Amino acid sequence: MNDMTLPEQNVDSQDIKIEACNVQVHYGDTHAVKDVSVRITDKTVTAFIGPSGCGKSTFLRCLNRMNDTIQTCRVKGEILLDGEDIYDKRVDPVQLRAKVGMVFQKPNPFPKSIYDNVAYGPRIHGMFNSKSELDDIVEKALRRAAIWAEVKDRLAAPGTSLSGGQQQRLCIARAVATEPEVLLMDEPCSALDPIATAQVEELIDELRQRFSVVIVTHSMQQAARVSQKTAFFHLGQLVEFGETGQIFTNPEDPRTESYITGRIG
Ligand SMILES: Nc1ncnc2c1ncn2[C@@H]1O[C@H](COP(=O)(O)OP(=O)(O)OP(=O)(O)O)[C@@H](O)[C@H]1O
Repeated sequence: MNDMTLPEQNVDSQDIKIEACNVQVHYGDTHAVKDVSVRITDKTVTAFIGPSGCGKSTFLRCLNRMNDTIQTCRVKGEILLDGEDIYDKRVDPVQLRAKVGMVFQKPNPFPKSIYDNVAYGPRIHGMFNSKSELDDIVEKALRRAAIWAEVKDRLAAPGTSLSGGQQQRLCIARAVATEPEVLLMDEPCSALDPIATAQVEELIDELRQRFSVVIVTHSMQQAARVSQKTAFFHLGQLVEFGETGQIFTNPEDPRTESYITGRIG
């Protein structure tokens, strides 16, 4: 196992899964995330909302070190997963991303079969001992992503042969196949029609029974429907963070109120 594995007793049962402290992100001279501190709880859907360019996606990508792949990007501050610094030199980003999975805005299945898309992570991480165990993992992930019934008779077909909504659920299956503890979703429904959106939202609600979900969304209706906690970002700052109901009905900061009432953004 990797360095990130912690003994059970170290896990705070008050369920703080991720703790970010004073996170700053720069792309060259652009200061995209300014001193953001937040606690993400386990088995909760947390929505990141805010006007375009306010740093939501950048901050989301810090949570599984996806920004490592952007050359100009510098991340400062501390991000702890179960109390462990994910930016510690000993942490392997590939192992980290198995624990903190990600689903992107545009469905991005690999140019492989439906089966191989889902089997990809378990293969990299050696999560099975036999073909039948791998078959079980693939089936379980596809069931969890609510797409098994639609693909079970065509597992050898290319992932790209599915509809957009199906591809997004396939990508969710791929992300959950490695048994992540946190799932990051960056506008996962923006390329989907209302029916596929409803399916993915239903799925998000089911997924949070098992782990923590963090979703960036431009849709305040979606944030209100799927999340229990909401973080409002503005100009790189985290302006307000709290219970979703409170943020939408009784925000404390005038900037949050302006955004949710449509005056900024
Ligand atoms: N790869 C990059 N290189 C340089 N600057 C970037 C990069 N990605 C984002 N930025 C800049 O960082 C700031 C925050 O962008 P980010 O994409 O995080 O915002 P966002 O709130 O997710 O926006 P949107 O809602 O439009 O997706 C913006 O000023 C953006 O131009």
